Amino acid sequence: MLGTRMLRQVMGQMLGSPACGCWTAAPPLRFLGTSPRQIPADVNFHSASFSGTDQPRVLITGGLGQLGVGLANFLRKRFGKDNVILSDIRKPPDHIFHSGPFIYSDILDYKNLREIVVNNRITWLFHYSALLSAVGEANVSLARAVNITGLHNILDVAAEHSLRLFVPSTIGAFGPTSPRNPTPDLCVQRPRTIYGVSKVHAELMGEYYHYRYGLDFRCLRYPGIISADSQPGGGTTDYAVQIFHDALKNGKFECNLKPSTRLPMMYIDDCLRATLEVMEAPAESLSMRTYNVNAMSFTPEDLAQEVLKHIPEFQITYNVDSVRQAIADSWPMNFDDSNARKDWGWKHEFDLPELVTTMLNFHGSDTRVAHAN
Ligand SMILES: NC(=O)c1ccc[n+]([C@@H]2O[C@H](COP(=O)([O-])OP(=O)(O)OC[C@H]3O[C@@H](n4cnc5c(N)ncnc54)[C@H](O)[C@@H]3O)[C@@H](O)[C@H]2O)c1
Ligand SMILES: C[C@@H](O)[C@H](N)C(=O)O
Repeated sequence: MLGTRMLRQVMGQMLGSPACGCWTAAPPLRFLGTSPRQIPADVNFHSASFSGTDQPRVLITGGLGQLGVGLANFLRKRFGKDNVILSDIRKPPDHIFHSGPFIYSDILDYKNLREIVVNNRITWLFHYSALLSAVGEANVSLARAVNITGLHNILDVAAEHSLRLFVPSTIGAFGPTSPRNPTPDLCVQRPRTIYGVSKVHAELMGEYYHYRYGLDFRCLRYPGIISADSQPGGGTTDYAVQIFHDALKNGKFECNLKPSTRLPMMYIDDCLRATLEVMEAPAESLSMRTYNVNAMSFTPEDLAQEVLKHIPEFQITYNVDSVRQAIADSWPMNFDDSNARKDWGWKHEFDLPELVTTMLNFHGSDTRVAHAN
């Protein structure tokens, strides 16, 4: 009986008075009775929200991966070096450590996260920590911890401190029963990887926190991202990064996907610009909180043809990795990002020819420097 009464009380707090049938937005942690972070109901929640005139104070988690350093450089140009803190659990190389603020942050440690947010007066959080698709399948329990438990910590700290929160999702949030050509924003999402499952969970939890507690959650489903200045991090689309390193170094590349595997892709500059644009978009322009964004779609065969235009002696061979191939075969081939284009004016700049020229120029200058030394 007591249990039922308590449950009714809690549900009453959550859902507002049954008489008015209204849905009250309450601070999130007050009633998370089973949370390790039990916060008294009368606690004063911080109001560190970003006012239009200030620069945001930014934290990037998982910042030493493929995308985080580029994001930090990009945001520092906009908001100032000291307003953007890069964090990770790995030790940064010297040039990154000296390029701007860096701190240790383990997203599985809630107290550590909260300390960082409070001490640095963080107002915007870009949550990049994750295990990607292929490494996730090789270590499901770690992927579950980092991608799901870690996300819960991020959502709670963001809600508790009124942060604007960006979480990237992925083409991997779709599965074999989703429409693949093209894949719209709203359709069946039944991914078959722990990575995909964790990203669908992130989309749904972020949207739930938004509608339930007013968390300013923003999410883009990235395609495979191709960046010149970082090493691939265990993803299925990584062949499209590695090919440039190998083409210039050895004149040949062994691809782990079949020649006809079509996947949506984007150059890093477009990805970073999309990320900032959605974060800066006025709330009223966002008809959704999770958007597909896209630039191009190609197969390994298409990419090799384009590389051949620059390096006529280039050779590609295929040695298919069955795990990665099964993942790729369940993902979108083309991504419908018309809602992003309509709502907040998304427009990509790099198609396949510009992508290949840019990547080869970048690595080519590196390779030439290395050969000269
Ligand atoms: N790279 C892509 O093509 C792509 C495409 C779609 C979505 N995304 C998403 O963008 C984000 C960044 O991707 P990426 O390619 O840079 O990934 P990455 O694998 O290269 O980097 C992830 C980082 O997370 C860190 N990390 C792992 N466990 C952690 C923990 N407990 N606490 C803090 N950090 C931890 C790792 O040290 C690593 O530096 C991810 O969320 C990913 O899902 C990436
Ligand atoms: C697409 C994406 O999320 C990542 N690059 C992966 O392949 O896992």
